[in-house]
Amino acid sequence: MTDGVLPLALSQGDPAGIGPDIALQAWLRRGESGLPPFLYIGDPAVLRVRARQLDLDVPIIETDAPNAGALFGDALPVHSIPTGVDVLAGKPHVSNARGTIAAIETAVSLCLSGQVRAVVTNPIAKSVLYEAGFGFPGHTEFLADLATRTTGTPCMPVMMLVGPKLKAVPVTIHIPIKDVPTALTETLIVDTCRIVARDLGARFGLASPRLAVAGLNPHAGEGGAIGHEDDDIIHPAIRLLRDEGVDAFGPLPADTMFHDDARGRYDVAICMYHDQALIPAKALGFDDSVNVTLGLPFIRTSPDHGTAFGLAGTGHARETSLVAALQMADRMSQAKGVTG
Ligand SMILES: NC(=O)C1=CN([C@@H]2O[C@H](COP(=O)(O)OP(=O)(O)OC[C@H]3O[C@@H](n4cnc5c(N)ncnc54)[C@H](O)[C@@H]3O)[C@@H](O)[C@H]2O)C=CC1
Ligand SMILES: NCC(=O)COP(=O)(O)O
Repeated sequence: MTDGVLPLALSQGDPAGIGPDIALQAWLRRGESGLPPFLYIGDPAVLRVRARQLDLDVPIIETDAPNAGALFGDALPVHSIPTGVDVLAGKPHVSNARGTIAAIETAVSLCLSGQVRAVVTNPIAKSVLYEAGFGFPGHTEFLADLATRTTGTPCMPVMMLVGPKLKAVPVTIHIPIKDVPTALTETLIVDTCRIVARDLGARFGLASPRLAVAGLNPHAGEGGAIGHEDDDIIHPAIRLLRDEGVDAFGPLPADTMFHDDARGRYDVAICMYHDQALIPAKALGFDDSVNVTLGLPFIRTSPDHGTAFGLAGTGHARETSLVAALQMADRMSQAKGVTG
């Protein structure tokens, strides 16, 4: 029975990518996956064309958030945002950017006004949006800006990849590797870890999460011989966090903190840059890991993968990570928070 249940919002992502494919496939698996109702925010015409292309029998119904739950069992409910251009599967184009951005904005607005429980985002192609003048590195930063502008309260977004084998947080996110040492400050590490510790309690039921903090340099600097940031920035941040009662430890050499035994000693790996976190996360669970944004005044999850343009419209895109993202948003929105 889904009538009366607030749906999740699923933004279409780049309509030329695999977002429409995996949304259709996820809806078809709604029963076996125990999926809560979700409202697709995007272009229904693109969905219909993609369903035909993939030979999927998915009734699509244009509706709004209050009616989505009741309709979900029989059709994929869509809050219509027409793209206004011909979208070709696998052929990214700058003219798709407007619809991609509008879908994210609408999903956030529905969530902040209490009409949906959480925002789940399908992948965007960052370079396509940049070409259209989009001023944010990715969803993570854009969502924080939308939340800040809507609520008037500044927020700091924190990216966390969550899979069955690993939770990993990159402290710096979408910046060039050459800029990482400058961007990495004691304050940034402390603020990130505080948000992680708080939200793992509030959203994941982990009262006193163990935060394993990675070093930046090989061997965590080898006592200062291979770089100074580990001793000068990361270590003081950990000391401050521990004084506050956060169970953070390190800095650990990053190359030896992701094997099976090591992962058993912590709940979340705090990493210093994007690939330090996302390489182990995707290597250990590409098909079922979820990208979660902490620190926002609403719940946001996403599949861990990108637009995979080469797979759009082929039937070879797996919907597993999107299904995991929908299930996680559902669980997070029902979580009973705990504090350490
Ligand atoms: N949350 C988001 O919006 C994300 C967006 N991106 C964007 O996606 C675009 C493409 O990035 P790539 O580095 O090529 O990563 P990608 O994740 O799109 O593809 C990497 C590889 O994995 C395969 N793959 C991806 N998703 C799959 C699925 N569901 N089933 C089966 N195979 C799958 C692809 O075919 C490709 O071989 C970029 O513009 C990037 O900015 C990347 C990651 C996350
Ligand atoms: N590599 C992860 C990624 O690019 C996702 O970023 P976002 O769009 O969720 O900010």
